[in-house]
This record gives sequence, C-alpha cells and structure tokens, in this order.
Amino acid sequence: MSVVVPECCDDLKRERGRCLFNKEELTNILDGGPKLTEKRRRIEKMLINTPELFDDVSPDYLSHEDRYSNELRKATQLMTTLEKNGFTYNDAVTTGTGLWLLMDGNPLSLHISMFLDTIKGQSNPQQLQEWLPLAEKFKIIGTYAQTELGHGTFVRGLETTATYDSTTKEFVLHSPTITATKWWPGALGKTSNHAVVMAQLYLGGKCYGPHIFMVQLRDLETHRTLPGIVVGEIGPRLGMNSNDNGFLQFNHHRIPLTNMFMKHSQVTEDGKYVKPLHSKLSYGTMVQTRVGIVYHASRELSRALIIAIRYSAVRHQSEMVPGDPEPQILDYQTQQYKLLPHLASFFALRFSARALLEVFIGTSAGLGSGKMNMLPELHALSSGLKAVATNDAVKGTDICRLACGGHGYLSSSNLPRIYTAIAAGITYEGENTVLFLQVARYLIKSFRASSQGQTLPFSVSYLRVQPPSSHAPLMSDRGLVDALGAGVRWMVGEAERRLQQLVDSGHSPHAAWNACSVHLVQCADAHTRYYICEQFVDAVSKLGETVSSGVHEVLRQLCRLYILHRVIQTAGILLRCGAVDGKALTSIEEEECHLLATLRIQAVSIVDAIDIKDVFLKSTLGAWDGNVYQRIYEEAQKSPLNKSDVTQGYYQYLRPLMKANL
Ligand SMILES: CCCCCCCC/C=C\CCCCCCCCCCCCC/C=C/C(=O)SCCNC(=O)CCNC(=O)[C@H](O)C(C)(C)COP(=O)(O)OP(=O)(O)OC[C@H]1O[C@@H](n2cnc3c(N)ncnc32)[C@H](O)[C@@H]1OP(=O)(O)O
Ligand SMILES: Cc1cc2nc3c(=O)[nH]c(=O)nc-3n(C[C@H](O)[C@H](O)[C@H](O)COP(=O)(O)OP(=O)(O)OC[C@H]3O[C@@H](n4cnc5c(N)ncnc54)[C@H](O)[C@@H]3O)c2cc1C
Repeated sequence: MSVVVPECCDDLKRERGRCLFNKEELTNILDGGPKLTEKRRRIEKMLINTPELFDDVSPDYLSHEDRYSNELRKATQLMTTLEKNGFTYNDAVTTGTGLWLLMDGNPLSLHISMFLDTIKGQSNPQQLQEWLPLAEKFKIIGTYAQTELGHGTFVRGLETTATYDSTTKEFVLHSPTITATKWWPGALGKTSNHAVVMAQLYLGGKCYGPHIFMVQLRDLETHRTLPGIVVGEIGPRLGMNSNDNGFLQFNHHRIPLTNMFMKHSQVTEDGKYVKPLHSKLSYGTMVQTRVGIVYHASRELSRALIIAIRYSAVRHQSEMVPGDPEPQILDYQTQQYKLLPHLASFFALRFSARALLEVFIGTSAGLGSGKMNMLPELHALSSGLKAVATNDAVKGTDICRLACGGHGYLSSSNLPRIYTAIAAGITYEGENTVLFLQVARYLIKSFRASSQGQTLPFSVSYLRVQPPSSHAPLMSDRGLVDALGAGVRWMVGEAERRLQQLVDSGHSPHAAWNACSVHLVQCADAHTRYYICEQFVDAVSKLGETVSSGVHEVLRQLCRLYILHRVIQTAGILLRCGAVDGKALTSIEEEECHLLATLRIQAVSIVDAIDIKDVFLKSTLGAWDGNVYQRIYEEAQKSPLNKSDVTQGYYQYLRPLMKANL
C-alpha cells in the first residue's frame, strides 16, 4: 500500500484554501518537535507499506475467536515489522503509531505497557537482568493481574494471598474465594504465559498488604495452563472485543521467593520483611499508566475530531436562508459549539500531558535518589488528569458522533469503535470518581497545611489562604485563569468548612467525608481544569517567541476558547465567589460566539495539522478527500448479508411466517 494523497472534494479544497498558518509547524508542535514528526512519519510509512497490518474485512463481521486471532496476527506482524526495520515496541508506543492500527483492544497492549513497565519499575537488578530481555524480545508474554471479581478500586481489599513458606523458600499463591478470582486483566485469558500479580503478602501469619509477584501461567512450549492455575476469557464486553480480558484462580500454586518484585520492599530467605521507603511505591505502574492514558485519551479525541470536522465541512443540510443552497453543517453556530470547544480541549490535554510527563520524569529521577517528597503531587496530578482527560475524550467523542447525524452511528465512521475503546478509560486504571476523591484528599490536606503556614507544592500553591491579588485585567487570559483559580479556592474552602462543621457536630471524619464527597469531586475536577488552563496559557506564551505569527494566532484562539468555555461552565461558582459579575459573563458569552465563527474558518486546516492519515483514521466520514458518500456506499457492499440476494433467513423464518395461516 503506497501513500497516495488523493485529490479532495471542492468543499475541502475551499476550506484548505483559507488556511493562514503553516500546518507543518503546528504538526511539529503537536508531535513535540520536527524530529519527532519525522520519526513518526518514518514509522508510519513503514507500516503503510506492510499490507498485512490492514484489515480487508471489518472485525464486526468476524466471529469472537477470529476477531481475537486477527488482532493477534496484526500485533505480532507489527512487532516483527518494527524489529526488522530497526525500531522497537517502544517507538510504536511513544509515537502512538502502533495504536492507530490496533484499535480494537489489542492482546499485546498490556504486555508492552503495564507488564514491561512493572518489570522496569519494580524489579531489583537481578530480576531486571533476568526478565527484561525475555519480555522485550517476546520470549515471555505477560499482563498486569490486579483486579478481582470482588475488588478493583480498593486495592487493599484484594483477597489473593501470597504466603511465604520459608522451608522451601517459596510463596504459595491462593484464591480463597470466588471473589478472589482475578477478573478483567487484558490478554490474560488466552495470550499471556506470565502475569504480574497483585496479592496480599503473608509472612509468619501476618498480612503485609498488597505486593507484586511474577507468576508463570502457561508452559512456554505447549502454552498449556500450569497445574494449580485456572485461567480463561471473561466474554464479550461493550468494546475492545479483540482483546482476551481474562480470569485467573490459584490453587495453592507455588512460585520461588525470587519472584516477588523486590525493588522497593523485600522478603529475606528466613521470612523477614524489609519495608519500602514509601508505602505506595508498589502502585507505581498504575501511576505511570495514568500518565500514558492522558496522551492516549487526547489522541483518541483527536481522531474523532478530524472525522467530525471534515465531515461537517462536506455535509450540506437544510436551509439557513430560505431558498439558498444548503450550507455546510459546519456553518451552523450550534455545530461549531458542539465541536470547536472539544478541539480546544484536545490541544489543552496535549500540552497538559506533556507537562505531566515532565513531573513524572522529575519524580522518578527523585525516587532513584531516595526522594519521596514529590510522590503525593504526582499522584494527585496524574489521577486528576487521567480522570479529566478520559471524561472529556469520551464526552467529546460522543459529541463528534452526534454531530455526524445518522452516519456517525455507522460502524464504518469508526466513531463507535473510538468511543467504546476510550469509554473503558473512565473505569480502568482507577475509576474516575475514585481518582477525583484522591485529588480532593490532597486539596483538603494542602488547604489545611496552608492555614498552618506551610508552603504548598507548585500545583496547589494558588490555594494558599492569602494569595497575592491578581494584577492581570479580568478579561485577559491570565485574568480569567486567575478568576478560575479564585473559584477553586472558594470551592475548596467551602468543602473544608462543611467537613469541619460536620465533624464539630459529632460526625466522624470519614462520615463527614462521604457527606461532602459530591462537592469534593467537583473541587478535584475544577482544580485539575485550572491546572490544564495554566498549562495551556504557559505553553502558548512560551511558544510565542519561537513560532510564526499564523500558528501563534491559531493557538492563542484555541487557548482563549478553552478558557472562555471553562468560565461559562463554572459561571455559578464564579458568581457566588465574586470572581466575575453578570456583565463580564455576558461579554464572555458574546466573545465565545465570535471566536467560534473565527475558528470555524480554519477548523479543517487545524485538524489536518494533527496529521493522521486515512489508513489510521479508518473512517468513511473523515478521509482526507471528503469522498464520504462513495465510501459509505462501498463499505455497505461488504456486508455478508449482501453476498446473496435472498438470505437463508428468508427460507427458514420469513417465508414460513408469510405462508402460515395466522
Ligand atoms: C502491540 C500493541 C501495540 C500498541 C501500541 C500502543 C501505543 C500506545 C499509544 C500511546 C502511548 C501512551 C502510553 C501507553 C498507555 C496507553 C494506555 C492504554 C493501555 C492501558 C491499558 C490499561 C488496562 C487497564 C489496566 C488496569 O485497570 S490495572 C488496575 C488498575 N487499578 C486501579 O487503578 C485501582 C485504583 N485504586 C487505587 O489506586 C487505590 O486503591 C486507591 C484508590 C488510590 C486507594 O488506595 P489505598 O491504598 O486504599 O490508599 P488510601 O488509604 O486511600 O490512601 C493512603 C495514602 O496513600 C496515597 N496514595 C494512594 N495511591 C497512591 C499512589 N499511587 N502514589 C502515591 N500516593 C498514593 C493517598 O493519597 C493517601 O495519602 P494521604 O494519607 O497522604 O492522604
Ligand atoms: C476494559 C477494561 C480493562 C481492564 N484491564 C485491567 C487490567 O489489565 N488489569 C487489571 O488488574 N484490571 C483491569 N481492569 C479493571 C479495572 O481496573 C477496574 O474495573 C477499575 O479499577 C474499577 O474497579 P471496579 O470494577 O471494582 O469498580 P468499583 O470500585 O466497584 O466501582 C463501582 C462504583 O463504585 C464507586 N466507588 C468505588 N469505590 C468508591 C469510593 N471509595 N468512593 C466513592 N465511590 C466509590 C465507583 O465510583 C463506581 O461508580 C480493566 C477494566 C476494564 C473495564
């Protein structure tokens, strides 16, 4: 398959003719620099020239088993293609290129993410030396098996036990109840021959809490399940049905002492426990994956936006002025209002993901030298951003689907698949409400610490009890972000007051917490969005000195739209705390409408700059050339029902019904 850029339809030609900025420059910014764009395109070119990686038939027409095998075939082909061309799985992860191909829940994705990340992040030097080369070369294939039938969120409540037997220097893994069955892990059912397993560590009858163990599940030659292990697939799900999410039970299954991951906590041969420097270090893989999910969510949202915005420029419907030709639906203000704030969100999330990655890298470097102080901040930021990014990507993707009318409901638009894949992100890797409550805990602690005169870490420093007053004019970007910050400070102060009031009136702190938790989740959401606004404003102002004026103007407009939209969403709070008044809100609403019309002019060019090729978009509605109707029609011809004029169902059911004397 070669890269042919087709001629586009007149509508899209006209849209592209209005572009006033350098698309390549914007692409480079989104990729993180020209070198990364170049690398991504090199990988893409190589993949596009590997026809085996592309489906001839939609997975929707395959059986459950064929769908799994087909995805596995492509995943293994992808790995060998990368290897042959001097790239690694990691190149496909960091450039996102692998994911474009394997979008239906891929059986190797847990191996290349959480399994390998656990080996890298939780092993001692000997374990690293033993397991990493095997895993990187796919000699062993693994997954991350933590969640059980009975517990996902509450990790401390897991029931699988790992009891040390000092006589044999082994751990005995056991699932004591039905609810202790591991349930959900991707690729656990049929693909993995190993798993990193979270289990309660027992030494001398005492429980030391959840710890991680490397467990072989299947024979490396026959792939048969080992004795003492029961493993299988959990059945169809809302989406990502090409994966083999699985279940796992242990029946007094023995593994060597050296299979407990021992970078942070250790068990000696005689069964003594050595504590980690921080009790939550074993949760490190989850934190790292949450950072990755913020990128992942923004990428998925961008695919949906490209599809919906191109389609909106091609689709003509109704009359705006009686008797006039039908306009492009993108000309309707309501259509712009559906799509463009989400386009701004995509940029906001992309810049925030980058900022979060820097915090992650900084914190990890600190951990290496024993510094634990940044861990709570990283936990709060990664939890909050994972939750906002997945919530917004899911909402945005569904709005993109709705914005495409009936055709958005077609599988061939690819919007349903993007939606169901990213919808899982709200639940996995920490359910979003639960993660917001973790953020809220950090906010309340920080607010209280500030009342006692303590200095606050950077992401919450604006919460200090006596903040410096904002000097920026209210209507400037900075002024509005400061107003949003004042709103969050007010919300957190109010939550703290309510908590205290409940405790003072005799409630336990835990009961008070639950009684305020709706408000606390709102605080966490608002705080995270304030952080995102700050990152967006900072990124655009830093880029200002280095980019051309056209690109800077587009970014400035997107950033402005994001902030205005956020202020309007938070209007109630901002009015209550006096950060804005009704007059300001009216002018913000008017400015937003004006900005929608301005951004609409270059909207197609902006999504073009995200630079996702048709073969990766996989959409009849979003292709570069805008040849929507032909594509939809051709895709429908592939339906197995169209293979014959009269189906078996007619002879079997319909005809007898028509002939029956009812
Ligand atoms: C071939 C394929 C090619 C594909 C190519 C792919 C390309 C990829 C493209 C993009 C690149 C992106 C990178 C890749 C990522 C892509 C993502 C897509 C794949 C992902 C697949 C994911 C599949 C899903 C996996 C899972 O779901 S695994 C299971 C996850 N489970 C959870 O997250 C459980 C959630 N629960 C918890 O985390 C905790 O139990 C808790 C809710 C935090 C509570 O913990 P608990 O111990 O009870 O603590 P508390 O008592 O509440 O708090 C005590 C204290 O500790 C603090 N705390 C808690 N956690 C942490 C932490 N992690 N770090 C630091 N501190 C922590 C907490 O705040 C408290 O502090 P204080 O006492 O000070 O308040
Ligand atoms: C597609 C998919 C892939 C997955 N892959 C993996 C994997 O590879 N490995 C793995 O180990 N796991 C995996 N999981 C499991 C996933 O991590 C859990 O489903 C997730 O952590 C949520 O836990 P739960 O299902 O127990 O939900 P629950 O915790 O039971 O949540 C149910 C409801 O209760 C609420 N709730 C729970 N606790 C609280 C609280 N403290 N305060 C307020 N509300 C609360 C939640 O907000 C939610 O509304 C996967 C899940 C899915 C859907």
